[in-house]
Formats: sequence, structure tokens, C-alpha cells
Amino acid sequence: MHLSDILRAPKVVLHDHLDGGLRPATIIELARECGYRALPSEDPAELAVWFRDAADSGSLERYLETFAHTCAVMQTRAALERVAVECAEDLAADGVVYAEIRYAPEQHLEAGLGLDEVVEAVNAGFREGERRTGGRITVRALLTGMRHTDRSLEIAELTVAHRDRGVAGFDIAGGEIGNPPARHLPAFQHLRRHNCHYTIHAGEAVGAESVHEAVQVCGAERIGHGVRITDDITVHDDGTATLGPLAAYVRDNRIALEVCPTSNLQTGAAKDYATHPIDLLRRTGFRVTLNTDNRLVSGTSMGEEFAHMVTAFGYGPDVFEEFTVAAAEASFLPLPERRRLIDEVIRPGYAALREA
Ligand SMILES: O=c1[nH]cnc2c1ncn2[C@@H]1O[C@H](CO)[C@@H](O)[C@H]1O
Ligand SMILES: [Zn+2]
Repeated sequence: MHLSDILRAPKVVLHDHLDGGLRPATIIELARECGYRALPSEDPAELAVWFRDAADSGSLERYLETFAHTCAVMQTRAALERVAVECAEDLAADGVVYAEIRYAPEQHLEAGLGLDEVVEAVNAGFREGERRTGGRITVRALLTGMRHTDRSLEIAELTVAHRDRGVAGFDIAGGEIGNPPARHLPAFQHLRRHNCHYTIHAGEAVGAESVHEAVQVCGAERIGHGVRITDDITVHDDGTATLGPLAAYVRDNRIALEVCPTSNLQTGAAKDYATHPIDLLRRTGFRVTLNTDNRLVSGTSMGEEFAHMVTAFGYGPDVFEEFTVAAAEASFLPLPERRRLIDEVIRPGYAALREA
């Protein structure tokens, strides 16, 4: 598959953090405006390299430390709105037709904004970004509760309050070790009571037991990363695989895995692209989606993730169409909108690619 085809292919991203995807030049400008002086570089190209290198640490905790610099400059209504506009523009330029973008509202209160104001600012930015791209992209927000703090119930309530007004669901993120998802059970119960969607980061830094807790105790509809579910899969010498009970449950219930290969290499969740479990998971029938996680911090884009998969596994349009349809199906949009996305945008887009 050629680079131009990869760029043109319609894409759906379900796992992309707003505060992990800023333009380096924007960070520098916003830092000047708000008087933040701790940036590691004032040169956009250097700053981009700094993020990718600092995040390439082999540890999720150190990967997450880099977000201090992005969150520091995302504390005003204007800054949040600008970052959201640019996020939508950058994704649209990368061929993304639908995106669920997550962020933790509690991390944007330092300059006096309230939780509702944060959500309204980001939503306004997404609407403006959709408008500027001529409607080529649709963006929905997911509100993230941080697993090491105790505000998840409040963020779940915020999700319910803003549902159907730009917010499609909820997520739990942050350091996984020592912060199991069941700590946030009241948040999940609140969401269930109100029939709201949620996904949980699990199986990234901790093994299959974390995925088990996210699915069976917390009721996650999708799993962020989830790649360590391979702990429950035995691969035989002839390439066939046997699934343990948890892996079979996740596969059989079509619980989507939001796989983010480049991020996994940086945090040590996977060794390299060629041996990344995404291919095993796809071949064994999981509902696999391909994602960026953090475009700035991981130095990636959807196009780049596609390109890495072409090199590692020789994927062509058929596999990318499968990932993209899977992502649309697993999205938190109402079913008629998912169908419209698949039938009117994704299928025709891939058909046009094949004809070209
Ligand atoms: O891959 C990840 N695993 C866990 N937490 C993450 C990951 N990427 C980003 N964040 C965390 O989510 C917050 C809200 O967007 C970010 O500030 C970061 O701390
Ligand atoms: Zn993530």
C-alpha cells in the first residue's frame, strides 16, 4: 500500500488523548501567553523530539510525566478551544472521518475554570474544527477520570450531564500499577444507572488480571490497549493459538480493543512492531481497532500507525477497512450514525481506493 493511499484511506480513531496531541508550536505560543517557563525547548522541532524521546522510556509512569507540560498550557477557555480546533483539523488532514477524543477535565482547573466550563470550551473547539474542515470529520469527547485521584464519580456525573451534547462516554486513565479499575466502581455504577458508555485503560502496564477486572468487575464496553490479554493466549509452534477463558470471553462478546502500537513500544507494553500482538489478536478474531493514543507524545499519526502495520505485517486496504469498520461499530455513536458512517463514508472510501 502506497503512502498516498494510506493518507486517503478513511480512518476512525477511538483512542486519542487531547492533551497528548498538541502541535509543538502551539505549546510554545500558549506557554508564552500564560507565562509557563518550564518547557524543555522553545523550538517546535526540538520540542517534538523531546516529547517522543522522553516518552520512549519503557515505563508508563515516565511516559505520563511528559503530560505535565501540555496540561500546564491548557488552563484557559481560549487555550482549550484552540487545542481542540487544531486537534480536529490535524486529524481531518490525516484522513480521520470520526474521532473520539479523551481528556481529563480535572487536569484543567488550575487557572480557575470549573469542570463544566472545561467541557464547554473543548466542545466549542471541536464544533469549530468540524466547521473549518467542511464537515469532513465528526468529533466526540470522552471524559477521563484519573485512576490515581478520587474524582472519578464527579467526572462520571459530568459525563452524564453532557451526554448527547458532544460527550459520547467516559474513560479511566493514568498509571495502572497500584490503581486497579475497581477503585472507581461508584463511577461505573453511576454511568450504568444512566445508560452511558465507557471504556477503561487496562492490560497496558498490568497483565490479563487488569483486563479481567475492567471487563468482569467494572463492565467496560471497550478496553484501552488491552494487549496484555495475550497472557491468556497460548501460541503453538504451528502458529495456531488457544484462547483461555478471559480471552475467549472478550473476543466472543466483541469487546473492542483500542490498540495503540507505537505507544506500546514506548511504555514497554510491546517489544517491537514486528512482534506486536495486534496481528495475533486480529487473526484470532478479536474486535481490533488501530489508534494513536498520543500523537505528540508518541510522535505518531493514524497514517503513521497504518504505515508501521504495512511494514510489519504487509497489511493492505482489506485489513485497514476491517479495523476502520470495527472502530465505527465499537464507537459510542448511536447505531444509525455508526451505520451511516460505515455505509456512506468508510465502505465507499475503501472501494474508491481499490479502484484507483
Ligand atoms: O496510554 C495511556 N495510559 C494511561 N494513561 C494515559 C495514556 N495516555 C495518556 N494518559 C493519561 O490520560 C490523561 C488524560 O488524557 C493524560 O493527561 C495522561 O496522564
Ligand atoms: Zn491512552
